Amino acid sequence: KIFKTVIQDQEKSTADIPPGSHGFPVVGETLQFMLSVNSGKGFYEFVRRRRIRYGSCFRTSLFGETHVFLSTTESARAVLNNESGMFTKRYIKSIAALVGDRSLLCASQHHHKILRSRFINLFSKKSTALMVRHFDELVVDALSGWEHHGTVVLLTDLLQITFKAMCKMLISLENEEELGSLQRDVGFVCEAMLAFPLNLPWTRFHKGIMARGRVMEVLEKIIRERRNETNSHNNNYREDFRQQLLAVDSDGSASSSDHSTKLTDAEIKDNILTMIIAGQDTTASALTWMVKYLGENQKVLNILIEEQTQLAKQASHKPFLELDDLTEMTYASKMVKESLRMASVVPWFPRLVLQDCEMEGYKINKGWNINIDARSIHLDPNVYSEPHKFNPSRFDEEAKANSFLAFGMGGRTCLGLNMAKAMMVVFLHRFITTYRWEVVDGDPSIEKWTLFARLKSGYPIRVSRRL
Ligand code: HEM
Repeated sequence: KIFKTVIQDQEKSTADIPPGSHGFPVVGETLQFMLSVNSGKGFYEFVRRRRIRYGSCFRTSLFGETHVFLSTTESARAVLNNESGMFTKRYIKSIAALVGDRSLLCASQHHHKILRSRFINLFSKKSTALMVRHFDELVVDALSGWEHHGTVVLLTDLLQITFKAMCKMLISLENEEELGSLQRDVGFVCEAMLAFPLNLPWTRFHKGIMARGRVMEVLEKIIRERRNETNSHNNNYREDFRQQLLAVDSDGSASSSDHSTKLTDAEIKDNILTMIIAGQDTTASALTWMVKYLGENQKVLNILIEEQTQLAKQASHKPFLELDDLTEMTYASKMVKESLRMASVVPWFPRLVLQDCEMEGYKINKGWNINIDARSIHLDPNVYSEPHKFNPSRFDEEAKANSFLAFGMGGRTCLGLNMAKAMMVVFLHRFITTYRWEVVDGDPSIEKWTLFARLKSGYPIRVSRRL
């Protein structure tokens, strides 16, 4: 049995604790983790090496706390679906300080439930359809100049496109100058997420905290302005997330009198920042990996070109793609799924153990951190045949249960998954039907200090128009 509650069964576990090393006193293996973060192989290398040495369940000590890593589909189901209620989400301290303790990512279990029930409506089919339209416009605009650029650093441009998309969707911010400074600050916040949480003037963490302060000021101003507009009825009604959040909070509607669901400004601000981070970096990184895999797999590219040029002809009378157009892009959708499996941009999902239990035959103590190692599951030959082969057609059939974890699973599943998949298909369509490309620097090194796996080179390419 993969998972066993111990306290509930009124028995003491006689199982061993998971194999692994606690490293040095106090710091544990934090230094080795930091060396990995700082290496060209990325911080997942720390986990990969231990997975090979100890197997599918091992323990380590990071930032003064015990962490257990698990990499089977059964443990993913038990922990992420959390039917036992014995696990809650928890990020390392630096992340909570940077996104804010009212963020969906860091809120307590009870608080998270309230927040999620409020935010889930914002990710309706209507919002996704609106996003497809806006995102397509942004992509068409950005791509229109690429052939004059000489070299395009793909990741840099994609980060800009996805940042604009998030800001348009969340707060209707389109002013280039304001977007530029906000993007820089959000970048500092992201860079500080894996830093040691030491708030001294010269530290990376301090730089992130200062940037968070500036982002909060901008969001505060934006919320105030919108509230004034709404109160003076002088609003050209804009249907962004902020409007929907404020509408419930200030217009005296049903939920406004319900204090358990009313959002405070602090909750709105923390979660707008959270969604910018959750949506920008992940999507841009995933898109960059997708183009890399595509460039390395000519056969896949040929099938895709055939599908997409056909659809481009059908949609040529419309200026922009619509959500319905994407449903016909079946091979492109599998391509997106396969890219997400191979890239595993969010490599593992952290949870806190609330009660002693046994997992995979090992004793797990209350208070330990447990991490579901999605990347290892995605690359497990017992789960996916020939896992290192890029093969979108493997998704002709349904993946094995609990094996596709790119967006997580259970009560903390990615809220933006449909939007993210739609954005990836839209980009794929425009990119493939507009350009051929050659890679300028294929260095596979991973960027340091990033929370989501991304290529250090930014994947520079040179493009030419496909006639
Ligand atoms: C390719 C792009 C994306 C990937 C790979 C991705 C992946 C993930 C994963 C794995 C989680 C769950 C982590 C866990 O269980 O610990 C998550 C959560 C989340 N994602 Fe995404 N995401 C992407 C895009 C987006 C977008 C576009 C948005 C929306 C704007 C978004 C918003 C969120 C939010 C709000 C959460 C927290 C949900 C909660 O805790 O209840 N994500 N994402």
